[in-house]
Amino acid sequence: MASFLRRLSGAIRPTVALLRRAAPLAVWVVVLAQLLGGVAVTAALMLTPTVLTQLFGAGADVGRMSQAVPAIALLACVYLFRLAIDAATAMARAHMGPKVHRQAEEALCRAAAGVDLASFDDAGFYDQMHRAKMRGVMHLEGATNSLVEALGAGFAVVSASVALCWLHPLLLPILLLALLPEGWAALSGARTQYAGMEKTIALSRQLEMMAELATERDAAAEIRANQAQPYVLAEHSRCALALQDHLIDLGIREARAMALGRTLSALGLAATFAALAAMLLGQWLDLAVAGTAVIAIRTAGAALARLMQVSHDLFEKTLYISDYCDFIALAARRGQPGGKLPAPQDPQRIVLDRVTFRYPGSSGAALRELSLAIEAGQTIALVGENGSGKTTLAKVIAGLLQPDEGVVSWDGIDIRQIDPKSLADRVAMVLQHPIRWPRSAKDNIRLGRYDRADPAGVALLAAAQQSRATEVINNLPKTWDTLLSREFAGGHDLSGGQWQRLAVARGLYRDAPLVIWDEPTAPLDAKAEHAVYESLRQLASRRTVILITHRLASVRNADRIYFLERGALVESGRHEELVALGGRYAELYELQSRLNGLEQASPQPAVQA
Ligand SMILES: Nc1ncnc2c1ncn2[C@@H]1O[C@H](COP(=O)(O)OP(=O)(O)OP(=O)(O)O)[C@@H](O)[C@H]1O
Repeated sequence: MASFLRRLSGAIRPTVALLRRAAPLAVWVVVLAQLLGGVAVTAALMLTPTVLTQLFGAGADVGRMSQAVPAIALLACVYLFRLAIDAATAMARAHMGPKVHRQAEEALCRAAAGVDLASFDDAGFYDQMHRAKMRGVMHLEGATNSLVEALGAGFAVVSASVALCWLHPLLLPILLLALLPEGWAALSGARTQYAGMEKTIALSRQLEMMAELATERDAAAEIRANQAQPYVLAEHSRCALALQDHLIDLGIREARAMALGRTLSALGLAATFAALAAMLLGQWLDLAVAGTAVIAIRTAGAALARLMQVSHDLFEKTLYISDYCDFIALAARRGQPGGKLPAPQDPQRIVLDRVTFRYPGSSGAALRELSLAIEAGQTIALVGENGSGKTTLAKVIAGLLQPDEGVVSWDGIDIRQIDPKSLADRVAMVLQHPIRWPRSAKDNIRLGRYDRADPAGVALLAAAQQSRATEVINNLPKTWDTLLSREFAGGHDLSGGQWQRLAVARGLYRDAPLVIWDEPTAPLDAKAEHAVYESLRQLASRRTVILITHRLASVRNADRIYFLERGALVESGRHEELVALGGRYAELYELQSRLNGLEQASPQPAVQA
């Protein structure tokens, strides 16, 4: 019971805090309205014996009945007042849900946007964020409705109790006799749900994952190509059956508790009526008061049942709400680390000194004791086999990931002392799997630096031309304004290579002193690849460029090539030096040359130093 109440208050407190922030006026209106509604219930019950006595006192008498008119009119006013209060509550409630939803979602997005990149590689963190997003927000909104209901029901119970006390003090224990079994039954039902909740959530999540696979666009092609539909359907059905059986079991146990509670409640009610009859016979009560007491007991009983029902609903939401709150607190602790110093405007020298990095939860290091120096204006190439650490290294250089050991410094300043926002401002990254923004083609490029002043769109056009994205855009139904998402009406999708051209244009539009290109041309055709390297060549004359690629022919002119193996730097130098060294780079270059016939055929465009 204590843990039930603790959990309940754990859900109520954050919901109330959010409500007060999101819709303070509506909260006051609801509280006041429910309070006045309670007063109206008490007043109506207090007036009832007078009305009953005057109407049915001792046979029908027109004169005495007309005496009852003022009391009846007053009673009617109380009911009208109650109607007005209900209308005010409904209007205030109409504000609460959507406002709470918006605030909760905004807080979640703000929290997620503020956490460091490494947290997204932490499965536990990611999972928690997903739960908070999928269910926390929805249940917070639902909890506001439950709270309003609970408040109204609570006031109704108290009002009926006050009226009963006023009618006769002995009626209050009689009321308890009628209500306690019903309350016990509802609590025991909630406890049953609580006991099974962890399992319900685990099974629901598995089921959701399978349902997503079956219905999401991203997975649709591969599932069909691999003829994996029977597997997906069988897994979905397995999860659904397990959840169904579990819910049936819970429902049956809850129904048993409810049946017992209802039986006890009926016995309580019988005892109540017996007690009332005894009081009547003993002339402790007159008939009108006894009749009113029956109405009050039924009113309180119905309100208590409602209170128990909404407490039960609230309780079901507690796990999700505490998940949400835990995530917001965790995200606040995982803010992007960094100091307050501004990053150098145009960094002249970036140095890594014995840097080691491990992904959260990974036993092995992705980068091991790695040291290198990059001078302004240089073009650096990071090469190596899959998983050797190239992307990780680029992210560490850019300050997106913080090393576990060693130091990364920009112009002699440890980047841990630099404001992360200012650091990010100096970097443009075109990643292997760029975001496919479900926005217009124009926004897809402008999002490289959305606050860049470019009113006439000159820089926008230049970036699109350099990356040959204009060829893609000009063929779209609404050119620059075409919505690039098939998931919305009127939207249009692009091929992988076309998306990549937009990503390259986005990187060019960002126009930062340090440019990181992570396999920017992998899905591009030869012409587009040539265009990208052309623009890279132009950029390289004014920028520091870090290029990650598997096509060694593209890096022959780089100022320095770093060859990575299992997170360690094994070779470095210019292309000719590495070929002469006859090591891992030379071996890979030789292999690629033979495969592609590079030495004989016309050479691929290469980045100029
Ligand atoms: N998010 C992650 N969580 C845990 N380990 C990761 C994560 N990302 C990468 N790794 C691991 O870190 C190592 C380096 O990965 P990284 O992506 O830096 O390699 P890469 O050289 O860029 O590979 P590729 O050429 O395939 O793009 C790999 O062993 C990889 O499995």
